[in-house]
Amino acid sequence: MTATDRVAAPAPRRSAAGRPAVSLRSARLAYGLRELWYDLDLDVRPGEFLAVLGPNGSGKTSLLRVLLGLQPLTAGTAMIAGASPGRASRRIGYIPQQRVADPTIRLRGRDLVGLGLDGHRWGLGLCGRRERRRRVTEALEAVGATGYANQPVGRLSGGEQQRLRVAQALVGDPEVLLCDEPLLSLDLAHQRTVSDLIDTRRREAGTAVLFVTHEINPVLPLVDRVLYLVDGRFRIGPPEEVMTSETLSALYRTQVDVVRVRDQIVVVGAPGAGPEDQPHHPEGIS
Ligand SMILES: Nc1ncnc2c1ncn2[C@@H]1O[C@H](COP(=O)(O)OP(=O)(O)OP(=O)(O)O)[C@@H](O)[C@H]1O
Repeated sequence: MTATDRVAAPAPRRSAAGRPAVSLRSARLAYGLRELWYDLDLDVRPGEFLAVLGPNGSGKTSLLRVLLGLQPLTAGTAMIAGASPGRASRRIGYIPQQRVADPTIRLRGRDLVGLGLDGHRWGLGLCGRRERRRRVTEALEAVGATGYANQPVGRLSGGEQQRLRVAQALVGDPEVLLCDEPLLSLDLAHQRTVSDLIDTRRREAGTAVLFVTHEINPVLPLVDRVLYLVDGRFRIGPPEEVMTSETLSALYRTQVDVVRVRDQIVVVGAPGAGPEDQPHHPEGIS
């Protein structure tokens, strides 16, 4: 089965018909003399799930920052949801890298999710109060957060807060979902809930997903293509092409071994790549 076969054609969004959800041309990003990536050409289709992988500091979060309009490209062009970055914020859902909220924050979980519909830079414009309540309630239910929706965010666990952020990103029905390690601090059951939710969204609504992660295995069945960044170099392609010993050894310029164990990918010897650079045994394998 090819990666293309795996994507059941999502219902095309009217606004997205005929154009990629995200498009980068000859994109280059450098901070001073430090070049993170260059000559990056990438089109992400509506409904596509793109995993963005690479070691610490390879520029994964910076790519999301470019698409959010927070960081200008050094060269080249970027388009997201049919507009320049920063001009399409209402059509973008963003799950930031996890940070635990200040324990003194009094904002309720329900209100945090509501920010995805109004008063937030990456949310949808105003809508009727009843409709707003319905959508927030639905989003809370979808991430299993109904039980703590009225508690102050600062008193919730890291994983509970993270589920609220996922609900906030999805409540505005985004055309593009940018996720920065969204499964971090979630237990296995909630990792599953959140990845299923994102999968359903992109299949049913055609939301394109850019998913920054250090650990591909929890989302491997969903991944259409991988963008793998290492030290200014990158490869783009389906997991079966990118996640190989040959490709990763070329990217890291050192011997990297990739083995498939059952339905998991184990990467050994990739310096700084996070959990996958350590030999580990996927669940249930001893
Ligand atoms: N505004 C900035 N000015 C200068 N350097 C920056 C800036 N933002 C990020 N960097 C540097 O650019 C590099 C890439 O950062 P980025 O956060 O994009 O990496 P990453 O691949 O997401 O890393 P990680 O896996 O650790 O989250 C890092 O070395 C970081 O210190």
